[in-house]
Amino acid sequence: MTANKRIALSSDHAAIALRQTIAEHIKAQGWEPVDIGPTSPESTHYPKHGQAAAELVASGDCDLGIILCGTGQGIMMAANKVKGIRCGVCSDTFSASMIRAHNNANMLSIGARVVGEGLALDIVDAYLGTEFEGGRHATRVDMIGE
Ligand SMILES: O=C(CO)[C@H](O)[C@H](O)COP(=O)(O)O
Repeated sequence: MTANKRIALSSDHAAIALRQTIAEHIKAQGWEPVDIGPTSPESTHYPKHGQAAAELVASGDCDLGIILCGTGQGIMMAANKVKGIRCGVCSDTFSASMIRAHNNANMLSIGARVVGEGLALDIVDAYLGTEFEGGRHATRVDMIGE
């Protein structure tokens, strides 16, 4: 059951259209997108958008987060600077599933200049549709936080 789970969404200028498509896509599935923008196509700086979304997740205001930039890399690096955030960049559905199942990633990053819309939505579905397996993986995830 996915209803009422709040998903923080943010991006830089390179990924506005894809971010908005993802917001509509997950809303139709019963998730609650918390899209903090930006909406202007003007050039902007991905670190502040990654940080803002990560703080929503780290504070517990949102359950998970999805962030995007051109490659997904820079905004992921910024998000991972926030304590408690585990964010991975994914360009394939296997990785998107595994960062939840094994790494308990609370944020997903996607490169809008790397993957097309169809694959991006499949990646989102794989990520949101997978649960953390716990067990031996919990020991390792705990080590990341130490
Ligand atoms: O992918 C990114 C960071 O990892 C950015 O989206 C990219 O660097 C922005 O480039 P430009 O200012 O040339 O649009």
